[in-house]
Amino acid sequence: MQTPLTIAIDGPAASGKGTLARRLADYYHLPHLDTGLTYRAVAHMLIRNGWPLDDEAHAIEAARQVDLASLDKHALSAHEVGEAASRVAVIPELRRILVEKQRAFARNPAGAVLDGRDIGTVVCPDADVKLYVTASAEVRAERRLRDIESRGGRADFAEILADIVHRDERDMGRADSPLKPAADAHLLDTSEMSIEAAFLAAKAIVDDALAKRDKA
Ligand SMILES: Nc1ncnc2c1ncn2[C@@H]1O[C@H](COP(=O)(O)OP(=O)(O)O)[C@@H](O)[C@H]1O
Ligand SMILES: Nc1ccn([C@@H]2O[C@H](COP(=O)(O)OP(=O)(O)O)[C@@H](O)[C@H]2O)c(=O)n1
Repeated sequence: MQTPLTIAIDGPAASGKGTLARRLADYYHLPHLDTGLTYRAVAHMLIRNGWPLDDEAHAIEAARQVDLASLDKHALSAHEVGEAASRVAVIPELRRILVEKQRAFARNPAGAVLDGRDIGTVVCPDADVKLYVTASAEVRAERRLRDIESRGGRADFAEILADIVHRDERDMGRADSPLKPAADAHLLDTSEMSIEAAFLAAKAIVDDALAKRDKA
């Protein structure tokens, strides 16, 4: 049987980690989990039921109900849901429940690609390859704006930029599992890279790690 390959990808909002994770999963024939969707699903459930985002009991109940097989990317993709997700993501018990589900996904015999904020540090600390994907806040805001416009929505660049900066502060500043690169993560700044260039840079890092592993 083939040795499993686990790739952990972390980074701030709209850095391109999801796009990269999907490309790598495709290339190495691995299943992919966008863990942000699990936090978004909880936020979405709270919003839909009219419960406040700091209602810990309902948030924890919602986390228990999250089913990885039925995460609806389209319904969860709204910018506001991402913002709400980062507010519920500070609740430690909720994180514990979601991390358990994410780890179960990562135990796939062939390996997996997971992207999020704490994959290399908490969810898969033993991943074969860890990537920390960044880009300047301005570039990320521009990408998110184009995302929204491509779905027929309208948004203001300055507002999106302010949201992104604020979300970075919340995600990097929280007590439980803050966003930060794992000590052994490879940093990839995609500010001036096309999607293809980012993929090729990441693939080179993964292939190098695989070659070293095969030699060991
Ligand atoms: N290197 C890149 N250059 C230009 N656009 C990119 C790049 N990487 C991703 N994008 C685009 O930016 C947007 C956000 O990317 P996404 O992968 O969803 O980010 P994240 O998962 O980090 O929030 C998407 O529209 C995607 O197509
Ligand atoms: N592994 C993860 C993934 C997401 N999250 C939280 O969920 C929010 C939404 O994550 P996301 O990955 O869908 O957001 P984008 O980067 O796509 O905007 C983040 O801002 C984090 O607060 C987390 O805490 N841990």
